[in-house]
Amino acid sequence: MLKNDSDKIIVGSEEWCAFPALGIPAIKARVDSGAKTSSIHAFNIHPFSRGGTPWVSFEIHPIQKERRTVVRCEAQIVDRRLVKSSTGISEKRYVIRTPLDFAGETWDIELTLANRDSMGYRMLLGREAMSGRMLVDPSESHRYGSRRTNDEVRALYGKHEQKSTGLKIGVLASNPDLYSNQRILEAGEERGHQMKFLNIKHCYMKLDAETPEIHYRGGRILNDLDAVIPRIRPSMTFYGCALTRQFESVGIYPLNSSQSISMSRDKLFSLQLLLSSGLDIPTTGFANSPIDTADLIDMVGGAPLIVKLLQGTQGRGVVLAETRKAAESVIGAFKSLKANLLVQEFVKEADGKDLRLFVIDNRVVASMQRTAAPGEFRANVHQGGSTSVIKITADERKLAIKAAKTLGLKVAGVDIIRSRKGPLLLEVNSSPGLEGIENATGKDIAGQMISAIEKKLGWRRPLGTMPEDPEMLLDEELA
Ligand SMILES: Nc1ncnc2c1ncn2[C@@H]1O[C@H](COP(=O)(O)OP(=O)(O)OP(=O)(O)O)[C@@H](O)[C@H]1O
Ligand SMILES: [Mg+2]
Ligand SMILES: [Mg+2]
Repeated sequence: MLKNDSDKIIVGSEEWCAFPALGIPAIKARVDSGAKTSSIHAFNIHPFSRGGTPWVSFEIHPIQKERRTVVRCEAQIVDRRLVKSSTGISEKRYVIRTPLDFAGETWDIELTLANRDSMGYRMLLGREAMSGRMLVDPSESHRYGSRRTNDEVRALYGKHEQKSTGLKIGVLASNPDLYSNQRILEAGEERGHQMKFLNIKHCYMKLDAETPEIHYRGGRILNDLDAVIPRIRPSMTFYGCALTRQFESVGIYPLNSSQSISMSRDKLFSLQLLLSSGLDIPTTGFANSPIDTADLIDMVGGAPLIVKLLQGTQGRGVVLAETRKAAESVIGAFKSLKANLLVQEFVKEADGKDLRLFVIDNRVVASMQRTAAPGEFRANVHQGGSTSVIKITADERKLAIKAAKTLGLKVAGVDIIRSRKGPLLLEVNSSPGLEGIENATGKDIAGQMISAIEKKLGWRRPLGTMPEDPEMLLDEELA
């Protein structure tokens, strides 16, 4: 029912709202008449069916700048809508309808479930929800419900607080400051798990039939973890895989298995495997001695061709030889350094572009295109390449999923180039970086990695419960 202006509620720029049906007694909303629909910052968003109607379960951190308080909610889905976020990236969001308690009145509003924090506010109150009921006085705030400290708000949640234990998850890596590792730790904590950064170099193990163990610098035994996320840099492959194997042997779930990581790190072996499961790659030649260089070059169709060092990464060690002469001298030079190399047909029509498809649990969760800097054929970001979002074809999707499956990787970064013959597989990475893909697509990839572990271990936060205090664990940080 529409009200006269004199009956309308005057609201400030920030106000406390409550959503009784979602179990949210207090959440601070940014009043934003510039936004049409109201939104709430949610994560672990999973649609499901209840009695034939579409529902969604999700979790929220109702308190600003704190992740200890988590509420799991369920609601019926009323719509899925393309919403453009403040960063300009459009995403499909679920829309729910739920009663809002505000200033002593209750009415139904629509809320979109946003998966990224907008300006630090957990909620935006948009104009649709206010229409006909509210007037905004932007110079004021908290006209209904006084300013509250986080402790006071937490106490409101404390009333129905139950402890539920999150998983204990180790991030097995080398550099805790790396964007990817930071994001994985953050995403796990956000979901109420106890995250530990484990420096590969600080782990050691006891091989024993009865009591196999993994220890950490200082002597702590790591056998009580539920899962580990191996993020092994190429130079640590050997030891990192041995450790991952040890975690497996004591029943700790690795998000990528030791076997799949070592297979994917062996470029030749993985190309052979990928070919044998019917996937297309650029024609590739490999030899151990330089005697038949001329024939090797002919094998891949002559110059121009690509020469790759087997242990290269980030585009270093990938050379384009434009002429036969150049190819002969590059191959000769690499051989004299006793470097393992392969030669490959140059896919010219790829035009300095490649695709990175991020696969988690047999699904492509994000994809981007990388475009080489002018005058460069390597699209690697480390070689000055730039990223953009791209729509992939069904064939490309299938290729990526099959590639990850062939190598047994739960999490994989699959690199593809577009050729005249269709998509060709370049390589499969077992520790794909998150920074480029999260920034290009705005997606919470780290969160999806954590969800894959939750799913595998059958872990689900019970409705209306809270995780244990993850900060407790940070205090006794090991690294
Ligand atoms: N056969 C090819 N034809 C055309 N361009 C290629 C070919 N192989 C590689 N490239 C370009 O060079 C870039 C680097 O090659 P590749 O991914 O094989 O090695 P790398 O990036 O050094 O390895 P890693 O991704 O493991 O770090 C690719 O992203 C692609 O843009
Ligand atoms: Mg690459
Ligand atoms: Mg690689």
